[in-house]
Amino acid sequence: MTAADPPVSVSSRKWTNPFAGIWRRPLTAAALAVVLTVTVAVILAPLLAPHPPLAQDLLHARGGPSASHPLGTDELGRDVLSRLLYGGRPALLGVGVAVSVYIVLGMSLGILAGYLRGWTDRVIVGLMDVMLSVPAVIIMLAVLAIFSQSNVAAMLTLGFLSAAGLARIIRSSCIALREELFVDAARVSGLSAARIMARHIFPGLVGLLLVQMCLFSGIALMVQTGLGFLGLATPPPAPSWGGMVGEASQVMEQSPSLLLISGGLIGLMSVAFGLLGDGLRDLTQDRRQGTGSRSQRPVPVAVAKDTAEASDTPPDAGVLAVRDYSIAFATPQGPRTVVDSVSFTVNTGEIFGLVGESGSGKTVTGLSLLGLLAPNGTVTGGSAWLAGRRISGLPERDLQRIRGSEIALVSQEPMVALDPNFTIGSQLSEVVRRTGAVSGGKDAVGQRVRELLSSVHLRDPDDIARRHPHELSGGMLQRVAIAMALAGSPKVLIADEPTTALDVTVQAGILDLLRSLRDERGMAIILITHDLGVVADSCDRAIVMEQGRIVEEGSVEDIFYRPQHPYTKKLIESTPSIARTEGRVA
Ligand SMILES: Nc1ncnc2c1ncn2[C@@H]1O[C@H](COP(=O)(O)OP(=O)(O)OP(=O)(O)O)[C@@H](O)[C@H]1O
Repeated sequence: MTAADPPVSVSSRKWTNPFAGIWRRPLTAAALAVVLTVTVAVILAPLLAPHPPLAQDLLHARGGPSASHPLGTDELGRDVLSRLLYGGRPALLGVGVAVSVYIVLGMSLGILAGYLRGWTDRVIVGLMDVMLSVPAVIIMLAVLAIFSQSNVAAMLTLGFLSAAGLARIIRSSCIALREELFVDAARVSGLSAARIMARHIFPGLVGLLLVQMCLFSGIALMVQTGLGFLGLATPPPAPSWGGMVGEASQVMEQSPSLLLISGGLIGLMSVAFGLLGDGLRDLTQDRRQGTGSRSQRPVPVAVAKDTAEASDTPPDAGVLAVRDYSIAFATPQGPRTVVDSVSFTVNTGEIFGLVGESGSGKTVTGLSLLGLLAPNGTVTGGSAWLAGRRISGLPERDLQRIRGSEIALVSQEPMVALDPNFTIGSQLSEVVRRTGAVSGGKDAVGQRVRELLSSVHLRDPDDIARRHPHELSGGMLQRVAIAMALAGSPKVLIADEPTTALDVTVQAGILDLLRSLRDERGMAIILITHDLGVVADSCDRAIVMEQGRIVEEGSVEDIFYRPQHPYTKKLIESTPSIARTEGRVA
């Protein structure tokens, strides 16, 4: 990525249907079907019920299933199916009321606290603590004592008191979301806090809300039917699922099927809500890991046979040799080759430029050498060799061993390498210990950390070691990141646009530093850049890449004074400082 890349904006983030791909999960799909079927049937009760729910027929009391009574009759001869259909109305109404309050209140409090922070956060967190400390069942009973047998009042209370739990979950997710680049971009573009919350934060929480909604629906259903069972809501003879369980339990010995039917339906619905919530959570996770719905799933990349079996004879030149190297990404549209049969050799003690415009494949080439391609990327052909050892195709365990100690990376954004929670000293010490560069105790490690900080020309290493990353400037941070990369004394250092995020004078300092490190340590540096000025200034040799292929390779003098490829000439012409200085691009 270059600094020119626009920040990701929410409007450019595709809306993803939380239910997309549900049909690939039979259990989740079945749970959704159960919830929808029962809900629709309950809503259509007046049309579907074969009898009025209160109509008694004592001559046919406790009758078994028949054409006129598909689920039989109860002890007063009332049609069980009709009572189940009508009885679902208070149950689902209660669930709907509780869930609505739970979602609206929990979400609003969570987003306000998580996004606005400060005193709003403190007040809301205090309120949440109070709500969570109140015993919900006792308050519900008190409410029912005031609003006698009011299903709605009881379920409103349940939703209100439970909302604090949801608010906590939403607040945590919101705190993470507000640090995302697209939220920063929205803030910078002057959007109001309300608009950012509604347009940029809320869409990111929909999946989580749906999961919580399903899980809470199951709880609300159990509470509602419990109240019905106790006769505290929906007074008899009006049908309710809980009331039907209560009535059936009194004639359990004579007609066990009555209990089985009413209790079974409540159990089925409650399990369906739980399974639906779990399934939606898994679907959301799959989507995050890029294994979502079939239409979004990347088509896998085929690895050429000769990659796995490529020659075991190391190329005889260079500390790093790359031969016929190809990389492809699996995308929903099919495999996409982004690096195509590139070959180059980097010698000890040289700075080697990998230059080309954005998207030409420079970064993925560098990352693949460290085994750090994104999960959908694969080296599809060729081989890479480091100091005579083949590194392409190495298992992750072996790659971990060479990363940092034989080949290291410095990226454009130094904060990628640094954790804001720890001091520079502790982070460097950890790397020194991990790379095994120092044998000895705390003092030896501390000494090595000071040496590393001095080697990247940072004055007062002790002071720097005590500071946290946010206390350093961009240039200082980049020097610390370079020091970190040097900790294992790698043979090859890959520097990916190391100066792009810095201003011009700081850029010059970092390039000077890389040159002096090369001179002092004799290591090879691969400098990835889109800036021909940087190549002219720092590199010994370079390759020019266009759309994943090498179009030009040679010494820096050859590339600038005798460019062969039209693309190189165009690149030189589009770099004003060089075009002006050289003035003789053919
Ligand atoms: N995970 C990925 N899935 C699909 N395509 C990818 C992925 N990562 C990179 N690419 C594609 O690979 C190509 C090369 O990307 P790369 O990051 O190497 O470009 P670059 O030359 O370093 O440019 P820049 O400096 O802008 O990053 C680009 O077309 C990019 O879209």
